Amino acid sequence: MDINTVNSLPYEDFVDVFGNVVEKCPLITAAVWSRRPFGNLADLEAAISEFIDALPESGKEGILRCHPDLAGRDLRGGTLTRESREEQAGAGLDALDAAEASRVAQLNDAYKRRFGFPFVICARMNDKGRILQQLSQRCLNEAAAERTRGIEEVKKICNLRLKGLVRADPPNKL
Ligand SMILES: NC(=O)N[C@H]1NC(=O)NC1=O
Repeated sequence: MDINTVNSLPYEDFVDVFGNVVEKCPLITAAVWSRRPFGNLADLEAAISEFIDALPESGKEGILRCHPDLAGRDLRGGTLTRESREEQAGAGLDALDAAEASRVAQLNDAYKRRFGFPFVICARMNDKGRILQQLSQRCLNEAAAERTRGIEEVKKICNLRLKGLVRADPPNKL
């Protein structure tokens, strides 16, 4: 889909197509529809980013809480969104051995107990070894730093999901 097509979408279709670029947060997509027309993909991404940045800290934590655990209950139960399932599988999180699975579960729980929101990382930019290492390291951070870091990761996930949906360059019609 090119940016002209994106700009021509009624809001129902826009939310259908882009509703999960921020995991389980179609409200963000529905809100930025009002910012059309977008000059390019970066404009659409910037509108999403600005919306997120304008939220109070509780809203940012809410976005993080919409994310499923990595290698967690939803992955085991087959209830992940398509995007999340593909991202987690790409990082090898659907094929952990028993020791890795129990380590991730233990660290995910410790992280959530400490911060009140889940550990979020862009799985497509990391492999399972790096994810495990980041999970144990980031458990030690302060809450404000982790909120900021988690939102940065949400934006990386969003960037890659958007790139999968919108052609970056205008189509060459000649
Ligand atoms: N918890 C968490 O990071 N989940 C997300 N990360 C990612 O790349 N896709 C997700 O669903």
